[in-house]
Amino acid sequence: MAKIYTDNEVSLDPLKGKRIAVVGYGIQGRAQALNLRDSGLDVIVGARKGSSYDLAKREGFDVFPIGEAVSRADVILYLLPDMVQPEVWGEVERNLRDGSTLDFAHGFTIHYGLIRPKETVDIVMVAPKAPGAAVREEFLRGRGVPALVAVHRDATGEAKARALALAKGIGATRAGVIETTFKEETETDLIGEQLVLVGGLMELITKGWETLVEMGYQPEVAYFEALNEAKLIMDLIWRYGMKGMLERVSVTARYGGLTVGNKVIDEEVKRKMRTYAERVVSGEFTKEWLKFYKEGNIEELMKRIGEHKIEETGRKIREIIFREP
Ligand SMILES: NC(=O)c1ccc[n+]([C@@H]2O[C@H](COP(=O)([O-])OP(=O)(O)OC[C@H]3O[C@@H](n4cnc5c(N)ncnc54)[C@H](O)[C@@H]3O)[C@@H](O)[C@H]2O)c1
Ligand SMILES: CC(C)(O)[C@@H](O)C(=O)O
Ligand SMILES: [Mg+2]
Ligand SMILES: [Mg+2]
Repeated sequence: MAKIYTDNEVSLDPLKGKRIAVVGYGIQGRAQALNLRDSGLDVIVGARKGSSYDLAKREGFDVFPIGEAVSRADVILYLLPDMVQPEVWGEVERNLRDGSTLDFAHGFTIHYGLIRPKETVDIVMVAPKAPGAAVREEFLRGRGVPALVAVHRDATGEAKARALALAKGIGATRAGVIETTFKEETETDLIGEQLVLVGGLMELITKGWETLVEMGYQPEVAYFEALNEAKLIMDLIWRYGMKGMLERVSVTARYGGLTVGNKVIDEEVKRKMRTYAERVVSGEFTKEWLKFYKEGNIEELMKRIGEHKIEETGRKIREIIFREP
């Protein structure tokens, strides 16, 4: 079994007296910066002028242009979008002090060789296995989300201790931290989000909803069934495991689920999963994404799902479910 680091075996000491610059105050940057500061660490933010810069200022950080933040820090969390990291790298590299630690939340740009930091800095990763919102929300509840840590290069002799300390500072050791490699994190993260977390879930729910609506059932009833309750069933799986979930639904649901689910999500689907997973490992997905990033428009792709009827139904229902009391 993998070694899982928990809170009481990891110390924040390797970061004491060090200044941490969080570069990019977005989905991960904001959550990690706030958690690290609440953990008592010295955190500044590097951001370009704009809404993230203003938000970081409003939330009480000293905010600097990216290059200046890097030059003032010992530990740099490089939390710009993966495709933006190579574009801004020149400004970071020019300001990176020897003996500093460069930390990523995903191994993408290092693993695929899109940026190549100089030999005199540590290259580490603390990759939360969660969306940024959960990184912050769980921390505020006194819990954390799991994370993976990895050391790609140890220039200081302290790289792993600093990475683990960062993981503790964001609250991840409260939930468990596993050591990995940049390769394993990058590939599993991309495969997981494509097949299961983002792509798979979205399509499973949407196609289930479409099936019900095409059979003439009310869209709102289909939404409760295929989307809203999916979260509640997932909570049971999350908390109690597959068998524990089965024990908490009716015997009829148990029988139907066990005998029909694997006929729909069958070996053919699994074969396709493997095909797309292999495209990640071979680098083909990354090649396609780099080309699309230059030539395509992600907003256009978002339109297909944004304009889907399930979203129209969902907006009405969410207004009721999430209205302020
Ligand atoms: N989003 C998540 O929940 C999540 C989860 C795990 C890991 N990650 C990883 O975290 C890293 C950051 O991703 P994110 O989703 O938090 O990013 P994001 O899309 O929230 O953007 C981060 C920040 O980058 C800034 N930015 C964008 N383009 C810029 C440019 N050209 N120059 C300067 N600043 C620019 C934005 O203003 C924003 O503040 C990535 O490596 C990603 O894979 C993200
Ligand atoms: C939150 C995810 C999907 O786990 C992350 O990997 C991302 O890329 O945003
Ligand atoms: Mg990802
Ligand atoms: Mg992920």
